[in-house]
Amino acid sequence: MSSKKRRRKEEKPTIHPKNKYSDNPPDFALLASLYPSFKPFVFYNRDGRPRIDWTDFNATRELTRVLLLNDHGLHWWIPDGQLCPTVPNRSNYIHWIEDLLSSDIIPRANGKGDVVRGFDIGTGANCIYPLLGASLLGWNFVASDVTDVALDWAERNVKNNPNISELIEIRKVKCSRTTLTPEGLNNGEPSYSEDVEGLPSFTLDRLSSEDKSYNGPAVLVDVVRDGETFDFCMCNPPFFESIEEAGLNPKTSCGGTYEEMVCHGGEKAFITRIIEDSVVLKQSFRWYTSMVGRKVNLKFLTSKLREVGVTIVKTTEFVQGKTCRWGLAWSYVPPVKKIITPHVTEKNILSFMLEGIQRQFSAIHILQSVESFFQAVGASCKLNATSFTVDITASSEDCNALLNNEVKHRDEASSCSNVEEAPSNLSFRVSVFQQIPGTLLVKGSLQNRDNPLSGLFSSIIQQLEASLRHKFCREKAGTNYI
Ligand SMILES: C[S@@+](CC[C@H](N)C(=O)[O-])C[C@H]1O[C@@H](n2cnc3c(N)ncnc32)[C@H](O)[C@@H]1O
Repeated sequence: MSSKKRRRKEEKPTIHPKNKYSDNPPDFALLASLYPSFKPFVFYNRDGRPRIDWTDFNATRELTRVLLLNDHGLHWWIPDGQLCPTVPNRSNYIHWIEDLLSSDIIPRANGKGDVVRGFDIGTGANCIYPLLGASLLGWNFVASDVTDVALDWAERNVKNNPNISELIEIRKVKCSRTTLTPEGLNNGEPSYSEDVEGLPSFTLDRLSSEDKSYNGPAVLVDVVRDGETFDFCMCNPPFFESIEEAGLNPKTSCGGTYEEMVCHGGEKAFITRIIEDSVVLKQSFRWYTSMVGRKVNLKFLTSKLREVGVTIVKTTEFVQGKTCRWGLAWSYVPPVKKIITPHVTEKNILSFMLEGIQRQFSAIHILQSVESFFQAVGASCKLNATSFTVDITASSEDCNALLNNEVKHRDEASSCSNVEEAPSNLSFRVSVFQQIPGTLLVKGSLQNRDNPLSGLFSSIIQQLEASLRHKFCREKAGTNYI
């Protein structure tokens, strides 16, 4: 395998280790032999591997049904055309929340025994998150939605599983009085109605196409009841701004109606509303979380969170077949530790927080300083100002020079131009993430774990931390490794 290919493979985020399917992806042949209703959807490649047609809604729905039944003991169904969830993907989000709840980032909940209470915003007809959260982890849920079909089928899916039905409450979000139906929006001719049952509504003052803010029904404020508290909320928001945009992926057929997929302003507007509601509800939730479909929105939302003064922001990347999704989490609970733990604690990823960064410095200054730190000993560096990363390749000589504090002269350093070619070189990436104003997370990811120099990685990252802390931070103490 070429080093480029190998690197790409290593950088790929993995399915959550607690996910049932992380080591055992669904076995279509086995499922077909166990469930005759699934058999007609399974066909075999020339190499004998069983497959299904991902563009066939009936096939994906049947797969979800048999996976939920076989692996989770859940009885489940959705009507034609409703959004059909992929069980392994949805499980990743549940396990990420499990990690957040069990981490020491904020104090653990107390006074409520072990009962975890979550709020699923927009549960859909499939009610997938409450079903998985309750069956896998015994969590309680309030699951909200706006459409009659979603509420009706979510209720059915809960009732058909009596062993967990006590754990899940389906809650209807009431639409506002004067409404604009999505059909009206679709053909450009707004149609008005009063108290349209089951349809998300759009208030009239938000109709301007310039205004991309959310104009639909309540999300958390006015849905959460007085005095209610939750450990977390979660949301797979309507991602798209228009139905045309929602229909862009012809490679899969997961269904999805207008109401499920689209809202004015798309996910950016919807999640912004969750953030605004969180400002009102503050510590009624220990963690607020949402799925994000576009990286550019993740950046916008993260800076929005900094503006509103949350105490912590966490992000993660979910593997969703060939596409990427991100998880965004925030809290108003004061953190106990300054350590952020990724879901996979591996020696090839080391991070530290830089706090108390002086005002005049931003992430780009830190990034440039990372580059010059390694260039000074002759290592090869590639700075990417878009992804906020520096890719470093260092020879054993460079590593030793770094650990012995030896700085090479400029021309000596630049003479190491073919350093990337040698397989024994240590390759790693340093990424810089803005957390809250004055605080950055610096992450080092080792690219070639099996390299004999990898034992030096932790000392190298420690040296880097000491150097950056000395240069940029007001408080010089405290090492926060993960
Ligand atoms: C993308 S679907 C997600 C469904 C399901 N949670 C899943 O992951 O497959 C978004 C859902 O949010 C619902 N929704 C839209 N606006 C809402 C609101 N203000 N409150 C609650 N649910 C809402 C839609 O009806 C739809 O069922």
